Amino acid sequence: NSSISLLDDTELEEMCRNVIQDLSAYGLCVLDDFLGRKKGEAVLKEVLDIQSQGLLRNGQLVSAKSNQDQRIIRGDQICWVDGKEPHCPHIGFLISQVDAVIVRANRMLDNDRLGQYNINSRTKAMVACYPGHGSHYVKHVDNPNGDGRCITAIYYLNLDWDVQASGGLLRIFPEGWREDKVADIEPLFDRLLFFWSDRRNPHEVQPAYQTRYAITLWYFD
Ligand SMILES: O=C(O)CNC(=O)c1n[nH]c2ccccc2c1=O
Ligand SMILES: [Fe+2]
Repeated sequence: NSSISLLDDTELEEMCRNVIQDLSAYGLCVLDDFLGRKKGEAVLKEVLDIQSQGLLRNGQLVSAKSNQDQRIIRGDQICWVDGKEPHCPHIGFLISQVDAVIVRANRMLDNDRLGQYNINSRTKAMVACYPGHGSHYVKHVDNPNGDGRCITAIYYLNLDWDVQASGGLLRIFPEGWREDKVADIEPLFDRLLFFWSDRRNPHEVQPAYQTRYAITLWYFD
């Protein structure tokens, strides 16, 4: 295929086993150093170029302070990329690598299904930027009403991100975990996160105080 895969077959097999085990056990899976620094930085550069060209649609208005404090807090700013555009070949490479993991994991399971799913398609890639100044995303479920999306895959692009200073934590409240247990995911550079998109995984993006970038793919069964 067009992109030279980073992973050889054994590594891919090993990674997929990890994804399947974690998704089955916890409903989520974190893979760090997914593309490696060089490729990760190339993806980040393409996202920064997209942003500097004003291609990110302004996020929903979260809160506009009235009267003297005119500060407006906007949520996520997004745009959709299919990965074949000439100006973002590395986002295209990222997509092909995530696809390779999902396709392989889907095939590896004995009954040829990931969990009870048979994944066969996905959305385009959603490039998202939280502009800082407290921008956040309220607690929600990605697919609450069975729209077909079964796995959310989020690739983070934030170099040297420090949650203590910059916030932006993704907090997942996995169904079935003890009330006081949550999954806190830091949006670290070159980190790939998978989680079931349905009601098993309510989650929120806590207020971010630096610009926070991510690329999301949703897989359908
Ligand atoms: O960035 C994260 O860590 C998690 N992000 C989310 O859960 C998330 N979920 N659903 C969306 C729908 C439209 C636009 C942005 C989003 C979005 O950032
Ligand atoms: Fe979400």
